[in-house]
Amino acid sequence: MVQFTKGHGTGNDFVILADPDGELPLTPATVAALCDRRRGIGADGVLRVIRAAKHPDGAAYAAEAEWFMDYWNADGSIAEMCGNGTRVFTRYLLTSGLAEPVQGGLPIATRSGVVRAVVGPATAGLAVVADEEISVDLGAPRLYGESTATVDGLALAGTVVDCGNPHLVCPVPAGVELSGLDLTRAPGFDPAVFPAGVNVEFVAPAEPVSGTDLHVLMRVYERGSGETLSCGSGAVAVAATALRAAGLRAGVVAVDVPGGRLTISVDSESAWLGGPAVLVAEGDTLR
Ligand SMILES: N[C@@H](CCC[C@H](N)C(=O)O)C(=O)O
Repeated sequence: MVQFTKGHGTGNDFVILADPDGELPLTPATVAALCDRRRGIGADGVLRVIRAAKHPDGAAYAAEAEWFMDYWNADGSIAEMCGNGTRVFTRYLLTSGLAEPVQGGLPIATRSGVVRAVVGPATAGLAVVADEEISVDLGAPRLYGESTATVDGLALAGTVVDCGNPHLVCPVPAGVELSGLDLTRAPGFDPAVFPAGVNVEFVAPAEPVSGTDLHVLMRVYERGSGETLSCGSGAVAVAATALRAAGLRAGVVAVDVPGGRLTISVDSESAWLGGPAVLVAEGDTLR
């Protein structure tokens, strides 16, 4: 029997397992069973809450961050980063009393380094604001060359972006409906560019939203989880790509995903990802 909490950020949902001292024998098969939407609890991934010092991938960060987000995709694979995961992880730490808000941002260790989380919207920067939103600075995304994804028999050119984990951001050409793309199957990609797989974002322009510089629509096919309602690191990759296409070095981008709206504030050093992060249930597995 294992105690769990269920939470989500704009519909990107997670089973959260508190395992402060690393005593849970978590395996790919256990994670896949927990995430199964018919035979398990159902989720896009698992967030194990473990002290950084107690996990081999977190120990190097233990002096900087007490807690390590041990993130697993729904298929049992692990990933370096999960933007929405860090926001929901932070909500869990604050709600459970394992951590308190820290001026300058609560440090969270991930496989891609330490990120900082604040309560409040992305545009509040480092201010600690009482708010439903949680924002995390994932650091400036790195944009590389171009590559191609194939979906529905279409080859779509995209930008390669590293947000700690790999992304390919593909604008949808005029005449192709974003909502019409078949994402029930994995898009094709170039394994020479993405030897460890890739998260593929599909993007279309949207009407301006007040308080932001740009507004786009996004759907995503996530490595290890399939199509999800939201992907935070993907939204950061999309925001950075959209700003560059608009000739801007910094700005605020609203990214609408099927599960809601994420707001990303990007400059040369940071990318604050903001949006709702909520816990919805607690329980025990029966085995
Ligand atoms: N949904 C996440 C990303 C989760 C990891 C991804 N599937 C990968 O394998 O890199 C997010 O919010 O960033």
